[in-house]
Amino acid sequence: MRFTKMHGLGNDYVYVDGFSNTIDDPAALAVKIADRHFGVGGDGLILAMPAEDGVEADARMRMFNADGSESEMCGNGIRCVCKLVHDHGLGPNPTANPMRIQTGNGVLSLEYTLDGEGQVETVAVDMGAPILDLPAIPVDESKLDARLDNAVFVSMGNPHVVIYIDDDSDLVQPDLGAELERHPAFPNRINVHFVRVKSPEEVEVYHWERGSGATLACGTGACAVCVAGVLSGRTGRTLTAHLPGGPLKLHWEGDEGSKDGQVIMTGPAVEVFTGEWPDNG
Ligand SMILES: N[C@@H](CCC[C@H](N)C(=O)O)C(=O)O
Repeated sequence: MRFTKMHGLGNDYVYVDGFSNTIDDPAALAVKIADRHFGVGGDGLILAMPAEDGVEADARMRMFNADGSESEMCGNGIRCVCKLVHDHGLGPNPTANPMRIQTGNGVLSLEYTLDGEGQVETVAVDMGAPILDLPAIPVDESKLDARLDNAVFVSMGNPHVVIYIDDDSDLVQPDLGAELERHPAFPNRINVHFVRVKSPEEVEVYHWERGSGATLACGTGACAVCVAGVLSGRTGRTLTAHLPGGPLKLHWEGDEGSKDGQVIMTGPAVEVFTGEWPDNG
């Protein structure tokens, strides 16, 4: 089975063409193939495949974290799926621009620019409107404790908690990230983001992702950080998030006070290499 290793700002996944390969047990394959010592190595596995029957889209993305858990969405991943579909000519409509990709958070629209060789370079994704209703994220309010007093909860189809580091304590907090990922207030676990505000337009972020641990970038997480910044009055609707792997551009559409606009995320998609895995499972 051929695979393509790709990344968005260092958030790296093994991508498989699900238009021509059938993967019996993608969760088990994710655990094996994402292993950085015994596999290809990555933050997980992403399949680019045909949209489900009756869904109008050019492709569908399914994403699996390194521990095999499936997530509804992946911001860096969907930019790379767009590049994979376009550059490798997958599916019925590989040059569609905008391209529509089915995800666990509905069909999203992506617009891309090409480099000098005609390959996808930068992708702007309409990530949809954030979900802020606690039970829908889901967050069990009755189980929150003092550690989460100033946290902001946002779903971009997948669940996020944003924690602001307003003093000079460390931004890089893997132990707390791992603990909060499995906190009882989060029935589906959660992605954790530690944020330091640099200015109303710029933040620095450290991510602890559900199912993959520390990553160099989290696109849905950066969208949640943009939304949380507006809700908490710390940052504006247009934001550059400096992630460990590089900067990502975010914009939450809407007038002041509006909470139902779309979040637009713009960033790079990069192919690193292709290879062959011995089997499909
Ligand atoms: N890195 C991703 C998010 C991947 C899924 C996440 N770990 C989850 O379980 O929800 C991104 O770029 O959004």
